[in-house]
Amino acid sequence: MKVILVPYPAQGHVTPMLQLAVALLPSGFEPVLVTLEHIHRRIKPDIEQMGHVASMVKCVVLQDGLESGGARDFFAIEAAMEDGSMAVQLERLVSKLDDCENGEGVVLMVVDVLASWAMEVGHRCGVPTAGFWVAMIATYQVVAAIPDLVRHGVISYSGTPRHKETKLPCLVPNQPTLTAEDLPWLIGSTSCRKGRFKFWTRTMDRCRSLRWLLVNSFPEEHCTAYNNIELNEYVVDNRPHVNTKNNNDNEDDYYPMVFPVGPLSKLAVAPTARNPSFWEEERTCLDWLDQQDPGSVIYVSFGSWVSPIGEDNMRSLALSLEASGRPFIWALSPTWRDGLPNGYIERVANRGKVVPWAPQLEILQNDAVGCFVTHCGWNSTMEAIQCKKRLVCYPVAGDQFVNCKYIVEVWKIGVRIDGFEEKEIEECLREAMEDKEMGRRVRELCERTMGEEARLRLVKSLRGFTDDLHKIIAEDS
Ligand SMILES: O=c1ccn([C@@H]2O[C@H](COP(=O)(O)OP(=O)(O)O[C@H]3O[C@H](CO)[C@@H](O)[C@H](O)[C@H]3O)[C@@H](O)[C@H]2O)c(=O)[nH]1
Repeated sequence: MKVILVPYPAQGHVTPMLQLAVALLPSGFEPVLVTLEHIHRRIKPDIEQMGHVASMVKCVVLQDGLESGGARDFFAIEAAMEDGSMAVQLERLVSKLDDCENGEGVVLMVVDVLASWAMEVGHRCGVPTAGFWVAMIATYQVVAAIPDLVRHGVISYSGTPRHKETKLPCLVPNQPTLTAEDLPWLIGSTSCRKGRFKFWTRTMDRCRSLRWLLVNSFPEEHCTAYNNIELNEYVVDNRPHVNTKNNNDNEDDYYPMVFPVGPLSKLAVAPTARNPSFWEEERTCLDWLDQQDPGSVIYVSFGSWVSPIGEDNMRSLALSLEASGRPFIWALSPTWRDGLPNGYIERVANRGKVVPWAPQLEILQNDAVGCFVTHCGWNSTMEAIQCKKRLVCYPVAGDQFVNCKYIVEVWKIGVRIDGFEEKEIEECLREAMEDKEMGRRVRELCERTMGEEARLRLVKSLRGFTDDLHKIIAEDS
């Protein structure tokens, strides 16, 4: 039973898709992970190092037609995905795998929601297709509510908020207050925002044809404690919450069925496994970290794929970290260093390590780390919870604003900063590193979302999905 998995070509998407591939192995599936050539080259050695289990995931390469080594920003990737040539290659792959003499051929395609072009290939080839959402269920609900947001006048037909302060309708139970400013397509210039909104509208149109949506999150994301939810529940009620409901109530409007299967790092390989990395990790900082006092080090990272925070912010953050007198590791790609004071890296070298790309998971697992200054990307958020680290949040783009609201207002495991001036940074660092209650809450959240009971629930959720898939396959044959 071959399963083709198509991730969106970014670090924060390929990692969870590989974990999903591994999680499908015990159910008898033969996963085939489809990546682009430049990504394949970078992650192959890491996958090989992950040992026997990961080596059972077959990797196949597609060409995106973009210049080798050229820039691949959001719109370049979108153009490449939509121009049809990757679709042709994927269709060929499906027929090739179907023609194999052994097994049942391709029984399932799992497509990252952001790579929705591949859903159409699945449908054309007659292969059952599931969507994969790598972030919070809450953020999926925000983009899925686009037609309602337009209908209620919250945003224009091109996605522009009518008033920034307008509160979004309550889309999931116990939702923190979200405003039109938190919408994930509001990045960059007006034309960029419109372009991204168009992308999301097309993506969500395609998602309406899905029967299943696997989500790399936990079912009780909106809860503050265990007892608020039915623990046996593994399919999330995907019906829109009261005030966005359509008048013409139709069961089909409620598809896809949502299966929370996250955090996938708990289902896949070993909990200590490294992530497949797009860039070479600077591992010497791990030895340095081992020599630091418990809870003393600040780890700073704004993820792999986000707009730079700006030169002024960069300078303020650098000076504030230096002034804090605390040890730190700052993962900062050389292409994002504009704004760093001259000679800064050498000046702070004894106490601060600025590295191009960090072994993030291993850093967070180290007891020396006292808090994590983050952009609130979903993978970083879950890794912080997994490693019981408190957060200082500076959301920059996309889903990060919604994630931040949950971190700060619902789970209360972090604080938000609006800027990087010395006083603000110092206060927030102190709060995050010293607030014992916050520490207790993150430990509890870790247990609730990643403990043994949670792991069993994930297994059950994944089985709920595969059982339904088998039913569909049986009906079809
Ligand atoms: O020096 C570094 C920096 C990051 N990471 C890893 O890279 C991943 C980063 O993922 P994430 O925190 O989700 O950030 P982005 O890469 O920026 O992810 C994009 O994709 C995510 C999933 O859709 C969104 O939640 C984010 O907002 C979006 O920016 C994590 O696994 C990190 O461990 C490293 O290993 N080393």
